[in-house]
Amino acid sequence: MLLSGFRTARPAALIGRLLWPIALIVVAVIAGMLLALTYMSNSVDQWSIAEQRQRIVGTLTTHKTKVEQRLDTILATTDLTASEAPSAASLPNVAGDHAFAHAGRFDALVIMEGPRIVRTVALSGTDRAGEHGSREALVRFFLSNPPTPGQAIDHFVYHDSAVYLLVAKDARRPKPAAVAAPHRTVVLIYRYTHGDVEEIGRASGSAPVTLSRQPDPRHQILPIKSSLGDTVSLSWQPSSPSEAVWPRLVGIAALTSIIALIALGIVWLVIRRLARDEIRDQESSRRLAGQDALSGLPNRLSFSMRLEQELARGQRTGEGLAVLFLDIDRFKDINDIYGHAIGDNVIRIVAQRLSDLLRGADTLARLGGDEFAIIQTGVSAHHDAEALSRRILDAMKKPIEMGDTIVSVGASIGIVLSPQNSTDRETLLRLAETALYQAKNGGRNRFSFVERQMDEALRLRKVVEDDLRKAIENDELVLHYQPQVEIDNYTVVAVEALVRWPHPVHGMIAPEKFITVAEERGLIIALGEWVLRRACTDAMRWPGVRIAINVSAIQFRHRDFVSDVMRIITDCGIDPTRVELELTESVVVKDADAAEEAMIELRAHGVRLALDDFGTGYSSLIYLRRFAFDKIKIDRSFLEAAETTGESAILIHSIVHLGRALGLTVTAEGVETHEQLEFLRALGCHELQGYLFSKPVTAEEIDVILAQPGTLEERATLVKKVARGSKSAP
Ligand SMILES: Nc1nc2c(ncn2[C@@H]2O[C@@H]3COP(=O)(O)O[C@H]4[C@@H](O)[C@H](n5cnc6c(=O)[nH]c(N)nc65)O[C@@H]4COP(=O)(O)O[C@H]3[C@H]2O)c(=O)[nH]1
Repeated sequence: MLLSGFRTARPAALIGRLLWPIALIVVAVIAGMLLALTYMSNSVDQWSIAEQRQRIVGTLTTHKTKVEQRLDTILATTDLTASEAPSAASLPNVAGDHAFAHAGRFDALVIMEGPRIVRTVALSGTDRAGEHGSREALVRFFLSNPPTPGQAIDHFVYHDSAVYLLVAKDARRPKPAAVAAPHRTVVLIYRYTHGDVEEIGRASGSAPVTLSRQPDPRHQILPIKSSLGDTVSLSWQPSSPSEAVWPRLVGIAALTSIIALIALGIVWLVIRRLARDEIRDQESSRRLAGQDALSGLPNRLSFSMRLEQELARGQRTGEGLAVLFLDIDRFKDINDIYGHAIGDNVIRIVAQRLSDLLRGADTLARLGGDEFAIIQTGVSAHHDAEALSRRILDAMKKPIEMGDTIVSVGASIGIVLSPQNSTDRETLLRLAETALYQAKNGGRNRFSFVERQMDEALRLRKVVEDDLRKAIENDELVLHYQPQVEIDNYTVVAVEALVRWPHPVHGMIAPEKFITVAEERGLIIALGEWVLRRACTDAMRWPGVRIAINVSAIQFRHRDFVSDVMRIITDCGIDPTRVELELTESVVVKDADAAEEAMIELRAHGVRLALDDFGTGYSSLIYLRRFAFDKIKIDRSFLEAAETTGESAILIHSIVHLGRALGLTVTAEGVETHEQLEFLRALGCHELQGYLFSKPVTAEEIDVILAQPGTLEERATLVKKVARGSKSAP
């Protein structure tokens, strides 16, 4: 079997597919960077805090060292034995260093001997209330915690909102060994106020440092020794460099992400476009190569070429072939219900099933949509094609499973044989399509061999489908009229308007060939209006004669039907009682209530109603009784059959009597012979219509007929003569 396929790489499509992973990687990298930055900024903050702490501790230590040095200087320069204590001013602060220019001051210098104060050498002169007390308390503290003899001590003490630095030194002077000097210790009390502490903080490059017993928990703290039992801390607000950096970082990260995503989006769009172009290129190269992209089967073009080859081969070898056109039944429903992806899969699976059934020399092609075509070679008689068609229908019956979805399909097959039906490729293809159409119309899931008449009917139908709308719009239709005569004296009491279509190419087309198409294509309303208007206009020339107009069921059921009819009647100025609408039973069957309402309304306006083709449909007595008809028309098929079957004669008899019993006018259609006429007269039929009097003729010919007076026989003869001479036979 001919079934070829090829694969080509699609770089843009591949890149397109890689784009998502790339986008994910970019997002992951950005997220990773943000995490790393978070971690780093935390570390930087920690480091900065540790650094600050170290600086503050370092600053305090440096300051303390200076205080100690100062004490050394004092010890070296002050006469500790002098009776007069130096003033506080003579004990300069730890100045000389810009950073500590204002920090702290000496409060007291006390010389101790063991646990006993020997003498206060110097005292700060500017004691304010309370400060002295503090100092005294410190001194007392110092007395109760005397330094170990010979050992220098120092520590911070917190007392009354100030931190005191106590520095103790051994104050013994070197003396000759013989002279025993008592062991003395000099204690220097150095005081830092809050302001001093803040300044130390600033000096160490940190935010202001404060002294407090209950520091803010968000602050960093440095507990200081509190020998008096208090708990106090130096606290400061940690500076976190990340706080300044973060908003910028976040801004930069957000901007970078947006730019990256926009760039990716642009790349994606470009790639998608490229991929589309590639797919289009590939599809067009496939088409050029004769392959259907979805199924991988040959396409219509290569199928035609293949058929041409096979036909040529058949001419040489005398071997026959069959062309099968196959269409998946209700494929549109599958697409609508399950979506196009499932629809595509169904096509692929059907293609596979079909190819499994064919032989190597056969050809399977997809013509498009759900249409497949097969060239079956080596076909000697139509049963070969029939056998294959049965196998195909069997294969199609098997449900198609796709994951959770199970789809059932069927197929219709149209078959045409060569050389039996034709040896011409185009003709074979057209006939196969016709046969397929027939199979589908015949109820689907079946196969059908082509018949000639079928082809012609279909061609005509196509013509109608293509041209009817234009014909109505361009006023190309014409009306012929067929007289209805009274049975007693052949007076023409009515004419029935019958539409025709003189097609410029296909000649006169009878209404039966296009009325159904007009109904299917939604053109019947326009067509009906055209007929009604033209008929009423023409009828104005024939006073006293009713105009009978056929109304299709669809037209009658149209919402505005009654108002449209009345509008046209009014426009034409015709008396409504001269207008007779011929309805078939199908009008009243579907929606009896609505039909009844419309009929009552029409009758209220004086319009007459006739029940056409009586006897061919439901012929229900109920309809006759319920609906207000003025007339019943016996279908001409009864008269045709009456001569051969007694049954039809009995039926005509019954209809005429029924009509008369209900007080309706009874008209017989299709009266062609004098025998029929006499038969109907004997039954008591009221009116007649048929070729015996006239075929449907043009309006001008009706003018002539109506102008002829005459006896019963003359009229019949004359009418017949006129009709024979007419060129407008149906
Ligand atoms: N063999 C034979 N035939 C006779 C004889 N007397 C009349 N006929 C034919 O019988 C048909 C009568 O019209 P119908 O039953 O309403 O059947 C009409 C009607 O149902 C439909 N039709 C015609 N014009 C219109 C129209 O304007 N609107 C609609 N909706 N239907 C129309 O098309 C049908 C066929 O119309 P026509 O082809 O004009 O065929 C006409 C007429 O030419 C006779 O003695 N012998």
